[in-house]
This record gives sequence, C-alpha cells and structure tokens, in this order.
Amino acid sequence: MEEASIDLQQGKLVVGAFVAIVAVSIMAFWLMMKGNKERPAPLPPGPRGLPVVGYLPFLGTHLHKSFTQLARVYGPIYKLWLGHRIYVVISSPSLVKQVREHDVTFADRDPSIASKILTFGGNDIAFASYSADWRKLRKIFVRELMSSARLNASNVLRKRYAEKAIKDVYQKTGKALDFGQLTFMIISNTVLSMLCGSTTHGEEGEKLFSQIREVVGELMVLHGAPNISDMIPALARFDLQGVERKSRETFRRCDRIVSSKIEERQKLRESGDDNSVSIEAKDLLQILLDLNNHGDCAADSSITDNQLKGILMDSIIGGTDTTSTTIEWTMAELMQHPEAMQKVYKELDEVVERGNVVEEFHLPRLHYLEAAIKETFRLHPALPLLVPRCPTEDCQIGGYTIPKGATVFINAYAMHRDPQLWDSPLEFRPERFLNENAAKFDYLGNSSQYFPFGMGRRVCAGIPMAEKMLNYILASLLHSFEWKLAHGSTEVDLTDKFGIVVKLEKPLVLIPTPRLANPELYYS
Ligand code: HEM
Repeated sequence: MEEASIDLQQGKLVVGAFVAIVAVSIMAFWLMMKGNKERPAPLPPGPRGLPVVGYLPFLGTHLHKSFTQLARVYGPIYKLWLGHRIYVVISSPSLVKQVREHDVTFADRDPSIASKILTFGGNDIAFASYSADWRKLRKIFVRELMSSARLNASNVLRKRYAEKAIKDVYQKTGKALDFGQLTFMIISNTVLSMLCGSTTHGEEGEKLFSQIREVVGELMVLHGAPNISDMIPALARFDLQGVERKSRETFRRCDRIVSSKIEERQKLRESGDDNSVSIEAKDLLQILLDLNNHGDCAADSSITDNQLKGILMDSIIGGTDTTSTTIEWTMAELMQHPEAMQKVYKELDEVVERGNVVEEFHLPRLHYLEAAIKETFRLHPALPLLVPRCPTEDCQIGGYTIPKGATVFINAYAMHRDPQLWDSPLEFRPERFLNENAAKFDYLGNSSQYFPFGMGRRVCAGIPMAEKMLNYILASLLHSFEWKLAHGSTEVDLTDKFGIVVKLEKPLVLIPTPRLANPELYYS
C-alpha cells in the first residue's frame, strides 16, 4: 500500500514538473516573441561621418556615383547622417519591390529649401506633399495635357517645330552645331506652344529660349545640390553655401518668364482678341486660367495663382530639359557606336524611306531606335536618383527601419548598371531591349530593375508626351542628316555633370550632311 502511494506521489511530481516545464517554456517563448515584436528593427548600416556635419564632407560632387560606391561597401540599403538629418539610399530590385508594396507611405516628398523656393512654395506637382492638392493638380495635368486626344492634337506642333529646325539645319550644312542647343530649341518651342499657344519668333524668340535654357539649367543644379541649411536647420539663416540666395534669384527669373506669359494671355482675353477656342490654341494656360478664375479655391478643380504657376513651371522644366538631355545622350552614344548608328539608319531607310520625312505613324515600327533610347535611359537615366521620397511613418524595408521623415533616394543609376542584373552593364547594347524585353522593360515603373521615369503613384506624369517627343525628334534629325563629330574629334566625351538632371559635361558638337533623296523635302 505504502509503495503504491509513493509511486502515485512520484507520478504526480513528474507530471507536475512536466506541466511546469511546458508552461515556463511557453511563457519564455511568448515573452521572446513579444520582445522581438516590440524591439524595432535597427536602422540600416552606414558610414560614420564627422560630428555635426555627418557624412556631408565626403559626398563629392556626383551624388549618384558616390551613392553607388557606398552601396558596394554597406549593401543595398544604407543610411547617411548629413547634419541632423537621416538619408537612406536603396539600390536593389528586391528592396525597390518592398518600397512599391508601401507605395502610399513612400508617396510623400520633403522638398529642400531650394526646391520649396523654386516651386512656388511646393505648389507644383513634383515637389508637393502627398495630399488632396497634389491629387487635384496631377489630375488636371494628366487630363489636360497627357490625354491621347490632346497629344494627338499637338502632333501638328511637334511636326511644325521639327520641320522648322530641319530646314534651319539644312541651311547650316557642313557647319558645326551644338546638338543639345538644337534639341532644346525644338522641344521648348513645342512645349511652350502646347502650354501657352503661340511662341516668340526671331531675335526675341532666341533671347527667350536662351533665358529659359539658362534658368532651367540653374534650376536643375539647385534642386539637386546638397545644402547644409537643409541638414542643420539651425544654420539655415546663415545660408552658408548661398543656395537660398541663388534659388531666390533663379526663382525671380522663372517667375518673370511665367508671369509674362500669363499677362500676355490675360491682355489678349481682355481685348477680346484671344482665339483660344481652336483645338491647337486651347492650351494648358487657357484651361488653368479658367480654373483659376473659379474663385473658390477649395472647390474640386479650382486652383490658386501659385498652383497655376507651379503647374506651368513643372511642365516647362519637366518637359524640356529631361527630354532634350536624353536626346543628346542618345545621340552621343550612337556617335560613339557607329555599328548601332548604322542599324538605326538601316531601319529608317526601310520604314520611312529616303523619299519621305518621318511622321509619327512611323514610330511604332522603329524598334531599334526605341531600343537605343531605352539603352540610353539605362546608362544615363536623366534623373538617376529620381525625385527623393519621404515616408509618412516608420517603415521596415529589408529588415531595417526607415524612420518617418527620412529622405529616401532610390538609386536607379546603380541598378541600371548592376553587373548582377545586366550582362556587361557598361556596354551600350540596344539589342538587350529588343523582342520580349521590349515590353518587359517599359517606362511605367513595372520592372524593379529598370525605371527611368520612377514608379508608383509619383511616377513621372509626362511619360506619353516625353515618349512622343523623344522618338519623333530623334528619328527626324537622324533620318534627315548624317552627323559627324566636329573639330576632327574621333571620340565623344561622355563625362557627366550632376544636377537633379544629369547632363553631358561638354556640349555635343556635330556637323550635319543631308541624307534625304530630294532637297525639297527640307522645305516641306
Ligand atoms: C526624358 C523625359 C523624362 C524623364 C526621364 C522624366 C523622369 C521623371 C522622374 C524620374 C520623375 C520622378 C518619379 C518618381 O519620383 O518616382 C518625374 C516626375 C515628374 N515628371 Fe517627368 N520625366 C520626363 C519628362 C517629363 C515631361 C515631358 C513632363 C511634362 C511635360 C514631366 C513631368 C513630370 C512631373 C509633373 C513629375 C512629378 C510627378 C509627381 O510627383 O507626382 N516629365 N519625371
């Protein structure tokens, strides 16, 4: 009996101990999981900088290149302290995919002091915070400027200015031309006439375009320049690099250009001499002025004076410099690769034929030319770091925390040249964008390794117009002329100059020779 009771007690003890062990293990596991959940993921790794200024003194002048080199050391996501602010740089497709999964969180911007000044206080589309106002402006812009109907109607303008330029170039046969200046002129003429109807001709026109080109160039540098006042707000009032002062000067010049166009139109309206009802002349400015005159700016489609100017500026800047710079880069790469240039000419001869000038209906059949443009975007994305994003809440990417309010750069330049993603990534090979890859790598940001126009809800708002202008103007200039390097050069200098838009440091100077079958085609 006694033995049986001892056995029973021992059995109870064993079961009790077992239950206790299981309970303690469950508790420990629960506590561990709870602890894990509550402990935030760490910040991304990154280089140590100096006290106060952080890593700023080591960044150099070409941010896209410095950021690419740092990724080799710290990996595809890293942070930099620049002054008191944290910057995160992302450069791998899997992390880009995660950013896209948090698209709304990353849809905000945090414009620098310069960008705020230059965009009428963030009253544009590109630098506006993610808000009802941004949605309204972007909707107006896409509906009024980018719809198929509007773009088809403006075909006549692209044709007019391309033909005018071809005629001018024909008269300068055998002479050296600044190719970038030529394309900027065609594009700004086209964009200005889409925006504000008529353009200015003769000497006055030349003066206006050189002003616009200068101002847009300054703007691009100021938007992209690292400014210590942004990083250490306490120093902002000293404006140590003079960025704020320069931005205000540039802004005044921009404002004068935009305001003069608005005043011109208002005078015409008052005098009743405004013929802005025809499809060609019912331009963006007219539509914006109508929306501006609604009076009630809280209403769905009404816009303020600053928003009106902000949209116009975005269209001029977004529409001109990015596109003409890309045409210049494509031409530079083709000049450097005569075998690719010959393939472009062969395709033009087959599709368009030398007895005709290029028309927009030819463009969908110019597959090699399109591949050459895509390859240029891969090597020289006009905005290599896109426009920086700013998460609206703490967010985990790649196992690291990106804190709310950080400035996030997505380094398209690094991914477009990553040897793990592309064969011989530094070689110019349009073939990689032919056949099935033509659709795989589109401009809409569907691929996480190729996105020259950005991605998600802040993707470039001007893609349809950019695509039409790029392909048509390049095809027309190539089909009409053979080009050779000026000054006896045998190589193109492909050194780049950093700004929010990255350009060729030295202008591409070329000599044209006519190649159409009939001289009359230059005077059509
Ligand atoms: C070669 C031509 C162009 C390139 C490479 C380009 C590239 C870009 C890029 C990378 C962004 C930032 C996207 C992001 O943050 O994800 C952007 C934004 C923008 N682009 Fe373009 N762009 C071009 C032409 C144009 C044109 C022709 C226009 C209009 C006329 C335009 C208007 C805009 C606007 C309004 C935004 C701001 C979008 C937003 O924040 O909601 N762009 N562009």
